[in-house]
Amino acid sequence: MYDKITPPTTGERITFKNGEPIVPDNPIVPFIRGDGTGVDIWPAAQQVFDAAVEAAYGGKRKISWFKVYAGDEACELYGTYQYLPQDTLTAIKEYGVAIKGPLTTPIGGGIRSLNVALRQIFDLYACIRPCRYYSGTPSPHKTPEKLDVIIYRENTEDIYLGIEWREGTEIAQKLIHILNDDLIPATPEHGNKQIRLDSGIGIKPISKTGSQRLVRRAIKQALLLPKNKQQVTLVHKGNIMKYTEGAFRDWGYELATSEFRAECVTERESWILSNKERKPDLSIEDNARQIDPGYDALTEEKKAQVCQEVEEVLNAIWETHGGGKWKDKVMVNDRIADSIFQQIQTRPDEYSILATMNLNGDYLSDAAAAIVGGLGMGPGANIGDECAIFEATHGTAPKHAGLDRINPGSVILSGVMMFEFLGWQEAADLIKKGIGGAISNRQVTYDLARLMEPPVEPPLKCSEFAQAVIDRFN
Ligand SMILES: NC(=O)C1=CN([C@@H]2O[C@H](COP(=O)(O)OP(=O)(O)OC[C@H]3O[C@@H](n4cnc5c(N)ncnc54)[C@H](OP(=O)(O)O)[C@@H]3O)[C@@H](O)[C@H]2O)C=CC1
Ligand SMILES: O=C(O)CCC(=O)C(=O)O
Ligand SMILES: [Mg+2]
Repeated sequence: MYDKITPPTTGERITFKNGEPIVPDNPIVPFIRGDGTGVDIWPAAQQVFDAAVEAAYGGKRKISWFKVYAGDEACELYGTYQYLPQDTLTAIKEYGVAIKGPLTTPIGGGIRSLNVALRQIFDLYACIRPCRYYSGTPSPHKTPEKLDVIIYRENTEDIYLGIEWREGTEIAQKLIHILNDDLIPATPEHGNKQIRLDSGIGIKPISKTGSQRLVRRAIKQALLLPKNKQQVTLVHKGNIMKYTEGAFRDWGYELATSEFRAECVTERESWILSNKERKPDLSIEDNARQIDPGYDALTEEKKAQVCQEVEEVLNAIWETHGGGKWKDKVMVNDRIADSIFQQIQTRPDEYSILATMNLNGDYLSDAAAAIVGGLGMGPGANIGDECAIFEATHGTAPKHAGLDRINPGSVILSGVMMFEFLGWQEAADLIKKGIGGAISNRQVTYDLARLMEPPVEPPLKCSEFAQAVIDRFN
């Protein structure tokens, strides 16, 4: 079955039923060490994982690690250009849950992202990246503890699908001509726009299927959160890209108000309901005036639309959601992408789950991680219905590779997510305690050390931080 690797002789497979993992006490978990700082981070993280499982379960549970290869390490074992060998794919498919270090993607040419390929091959459609503050972590932000969000990023489509053509190639030229000569003129809303002949062309597909299965997961997650965090914000640039980003928003609302009708309220619905609650005899038009402050300046047609919206909402959900009942529902709202970048800084505590398309979520997860301490504190998970791969938000950080100095925190916290996914909460809790303990005692790697007041000198090495986390389990 395998060409160059051998699974551990002890341990069992994790299987999936209805999207949920069924986990034996001794699961086999494939891991990819990763390129660049993967050489430093992985051994440190694995040491923490094993120590946490041992401390939590005293030998009753154990992970059998299965080393699989991708990136530069794979080329060394399997030969030139063998960046993602079949053995690795077979192992991940067979064992269902894997964890990985970062993998390099060259810029402007060369191979396409191995990280993205893994997400696409295993249909890991939800990239989940929590950004939560650990007490004592230095931050460039004044109140980082107010940010406690989980980014739910669509992981399989958008510009990230990687369908694009280089400038000057035959297909790029052909596409530009078809667009300029046929398709754009046939679409009156595009006026007389034209694409420059020396353009590269990329395709940005956003599907209803992809959008709704992501938002479905986000809403289900919101339902598990404390009441004050039961909120999903649809992030989009729908004012500019109406049929991709705007459609993502619309499909999100559509799902929330159909499949989750009993559990959700939209922000605009909540305004309409609360207006009527405050003043039961409020007219439809006055209600419309209150939800759209510019109402009186609208055209008659637009005014009629807002009034219709108010009427439809009251008819549809006053009974079920009115009289304050909406306050116990998951609040679904939306924010334009550029605005959410400032909102998480200026009003961090107003957000909980941010549901995004692929590229927006990529940008936003690095930005949000920066608020809570930087990329050394940004874990992640790629989840599908039959497979899950855990990995940090950051990349290979090549300038720090092999120096035993990088912060392994993000991969360690990705392991916390993995343990929570497996239902091994005790191991997850020990690691969180260990990380919190180490940081609050100023036992930190260079990235956090330089931000602390006064700076920590000398900072811990990557391997020393792992040991400090383990030492703080008790
Ligand atoms: N999932 C994946 O495997 C990903 C892979 N990549 C790939 O990684 C490569 C390098 O990308 P690059 O743009 O440099 O981004 P990186 O995320 O690798 O690193 C950028 C900077 O972020 C900081 N940083 C990153 N990781 C850590 C950490 N663990 N602890 C502390 N600080 C950290 C460092 O800042 P400083 O030096 O200031 O301390 C580092 O120089 C590219 O090939 C890219 O495609 C990128 C993202 C995800
Ligand atoms: O795959 C890559 O090289 C980059 C991916 C990335 O930045 C991400 O998924 O956050
Ligand atoms: Mg990224």
